[in-house]
Amino acid sequence: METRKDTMKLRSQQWFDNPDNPGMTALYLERYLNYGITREELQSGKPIIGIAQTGSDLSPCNRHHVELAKRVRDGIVAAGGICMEFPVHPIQETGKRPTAALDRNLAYLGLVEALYGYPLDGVVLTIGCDKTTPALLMAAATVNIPAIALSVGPMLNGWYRGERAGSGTAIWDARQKLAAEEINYEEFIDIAAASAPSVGYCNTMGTATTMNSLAEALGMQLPGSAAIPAPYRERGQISYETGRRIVEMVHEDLKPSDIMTRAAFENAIVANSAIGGSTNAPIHLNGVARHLDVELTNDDWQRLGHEIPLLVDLQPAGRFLGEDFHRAGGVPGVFAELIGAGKLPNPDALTVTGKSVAENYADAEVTDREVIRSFDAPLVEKAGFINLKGNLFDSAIMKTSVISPEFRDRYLSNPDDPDAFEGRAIVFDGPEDYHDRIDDPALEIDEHCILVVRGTGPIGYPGGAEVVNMQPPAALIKRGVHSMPCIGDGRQSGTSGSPSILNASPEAAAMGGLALLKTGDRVRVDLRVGSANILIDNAELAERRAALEAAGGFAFPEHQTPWQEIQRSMVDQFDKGMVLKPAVKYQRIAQTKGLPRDNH
Ligand SMILES: CC(C)(O)[C@@H](O)C(=O)O
Repeated sequence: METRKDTMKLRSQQWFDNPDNPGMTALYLERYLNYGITREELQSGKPIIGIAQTGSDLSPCNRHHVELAKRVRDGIVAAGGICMEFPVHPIQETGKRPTAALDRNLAYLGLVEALYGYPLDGVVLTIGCDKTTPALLMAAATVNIPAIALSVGPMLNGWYRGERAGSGTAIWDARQKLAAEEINYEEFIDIAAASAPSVGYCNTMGTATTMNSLAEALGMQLPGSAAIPAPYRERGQISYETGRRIVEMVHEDLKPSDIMTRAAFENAIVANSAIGGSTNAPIHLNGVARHLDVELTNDDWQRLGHEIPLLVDLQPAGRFLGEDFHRAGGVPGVFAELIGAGKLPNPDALTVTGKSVAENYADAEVTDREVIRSFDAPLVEKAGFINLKGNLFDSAIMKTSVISPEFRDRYLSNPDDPDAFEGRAIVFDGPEDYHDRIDDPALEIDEHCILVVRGTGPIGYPGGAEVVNMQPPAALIKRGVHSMPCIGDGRQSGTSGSPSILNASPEAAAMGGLALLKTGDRVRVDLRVGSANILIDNAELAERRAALEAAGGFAFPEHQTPWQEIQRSMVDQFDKGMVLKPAVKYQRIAQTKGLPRDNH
């Protein structure tokens, strides 16, 4: 096969071996020699491969990448490449205030500059915790040099008193027990700690396992890579293989735009329904797609994904955890099932292996039918997202696979109106307001109410926080009401089992319909027609809008950092991928913009 190496000079050689500009070559060379790389290595024409390192003490979910990078490096060298590892801005969902989502676009910007402005021919994207995956895929898309993703892998299964204790899910369940005074604070913390038994990210089908599975479904990481738990020996082995493969990809000039096509995104949407993926996935994949100029909307998620059944029995929709998923066949098992049933829209889509999805998974199989079900006996039929619209918002997502029997009986069982519910709205301006007032008897909250939280989107929060899964008042939990309908312009943890209506776009801070809602208004949600409306007439809505605009619009907290202000001024809404609007006009810049100018 004719390779790039045979036909053209590598990008990195424009830094290290440019006879047209000896002065700059010397300047570029000498400083990279100073830690021991030899001139021969830098001028040999060997691909220089970046490892975009997301692991650090601030990012515990990705921290194991610091170890795994050694195996990646071995693979790169074994395949004839040279490795340059560098840090990515930390994004830890459970650590960063006000929310790690604020930082996704910041990490993206930093990585675009690093990939474009340094002598890199290819890059290994060390993905893991929720936003690290989209931030890195978005940057690789914008720059469009050969890139391969490597998951850090989930934590081992958590156990508490003989039961699986899953990341996030165990905390949301225990929080209810704490509110109902069934456990005390010490036991609550013990349960939370038990759910995090090792290095790695959430062991549930939270946003991390979702996004890592979808990175494989998109074709951006080696087949079988997503589900291997972080501490397993196979994780080190696939890291080595990933390092080897990226060197070959540089020679083949196999780029993100060749792989992340519309066909790949369609496959990922279908995979997301089958795995019971997080409601964060549409935000992030729509965002990645925009950086590639691929059209992808929440209507696509409903059209392609809603009919697909839930096959993977992982918490929060099911019972098992990450080790079980890996043992049962992981993403290859799910793809074997999807392809076998003729439900994968594009089996011919190209992947990082240089082969198609169908070729990659030709020998894949499911080895535990309890964990990965067959199409004939799924966990839930029609398990994808519904994209709701109305005068409350233009788009909001609801994950139907987590509608519990309790929720269905209480809210979706009217024989005359089986897929709709209606209730009195209780409106909270942000999570602090919710925590302060949820148990206030004056609100007279009963199980016929709908809880609404606003001011929690990309502009309002800022960043868009995981605060929509609100639990009912303690008095109702004690009476056995464990979940109520929730609506919000924020996000929700992928580990939450609440069928909230979330990611509402436009958000209240952008003057979406939620800004006009008042406590006491009646709200109606109809899943069959996909609508969500405040039951007041248009004239009244227009009056409220005019009054709010006259008062200066929907109020949100002041900026606390420069980045909060900058991002607020240019961020798009959740349904549009929460991307920075000015960034999406920069497409495939390694090809369209040439090289950056010399620096001296
Ligand atoms: C559990 C977390 C931190 O909320 C996140 O990983 C998610 O699943 O959304």
